[in-house]
Amino acid sequence: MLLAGKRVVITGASRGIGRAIALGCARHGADVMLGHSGRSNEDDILTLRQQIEVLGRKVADLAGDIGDPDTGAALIAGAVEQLGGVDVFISNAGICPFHAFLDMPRETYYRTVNTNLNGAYFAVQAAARQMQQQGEGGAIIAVSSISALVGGAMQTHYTPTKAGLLSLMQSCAIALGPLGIRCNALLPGTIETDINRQDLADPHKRSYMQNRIPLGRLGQPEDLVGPAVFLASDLARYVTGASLLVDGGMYVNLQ
Ligand SMILES: NC(=O)C1=CN([C@@H]2O[C@H](COP(=O)(O)OP(=O)(O)OC[C@H]3O[C@@H](n4cnc5c(N)ncnc54)[C@H](O)[C@@H]3O)[C@@H](O)[C@H]2O)C=CC1
Ligand SMILES: C[C@H](O)[C@@H]1OC(=O)[C@H](O)[C@@H]1O
Repeated sequence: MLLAGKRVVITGASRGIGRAIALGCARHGADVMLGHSGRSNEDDILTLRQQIEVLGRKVADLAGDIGDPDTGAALIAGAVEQLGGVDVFISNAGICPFHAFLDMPRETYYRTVNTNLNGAYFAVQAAARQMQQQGEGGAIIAVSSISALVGGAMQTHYTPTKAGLLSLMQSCAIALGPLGIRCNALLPGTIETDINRQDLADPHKRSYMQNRIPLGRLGQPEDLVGPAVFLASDLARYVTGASLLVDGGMYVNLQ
């Protein structure tokens, strides 16, 4: 039980990586506030709530578009009201609508940046303000990506947001270190979720991605649980400004 007594707030908790991490945190003893888009995911959230309640943990949820700069503050306020405070904030919500560069619609570009980076910025700020008020430090984790370090022809709008999140955690580590608030980035590789279901449905793309991974398989959302729980826990008490690749070795596989 690495997170006993901790109150965790996570965005994008309805499915994929966020859902796995939320459940993993609860299994490690945390109470959890689930942020979600509210867009027809009520059943997913209800099931997740039940899975967490069965573990004997407190759980709450709040719907809201993370691209709205007030959503993060609302989530944090909800956690204070229903869980009694915030010890860990995990910025996970994100989108990656694959599209070529030369004809990138402005709407797609702005929506991606707004969801992945701007929303995360204000949510991290709201979490940090609450942690400052509590006066006991805390842990903030941004789900960035291997794409913070490398490019993608169909991800020119997306990769800058992931590099931005990595940079945000580095700067926040400096800004918030004196308050005992640790800030770290998780960099998943290719994890099978809804975000890339269509992309990986192409058998050539799928086997290309798979063949790049030394550990020999695509990632699963559960592969992120250990790294997230570690960074959230006191085991990582001297870890801040760090980034942790969780990619089966894909990044270092040049030849
Ligand atoms: N699946 C992958 O290969 C990788 C994913 N990531 C990142 O992991 C994070 C989670 O993605 P996945 O679980 O893979 O995808 P997913 O599509 O399964 O989950 C995304 C989550 O974000 C939520 N979300 C999306 N837009 C939102 C909005 N405007 N407001 C509130 N919530 C919103 C969705 O409702 C969902 O819960 C994302 O930030 C993604 O960029 C990073 C590297 C690799
Ligand atoms: C959505 C992509 O498949 C996924 O997201 C990332 O951040 C990585 O670049 C993966 O390719």
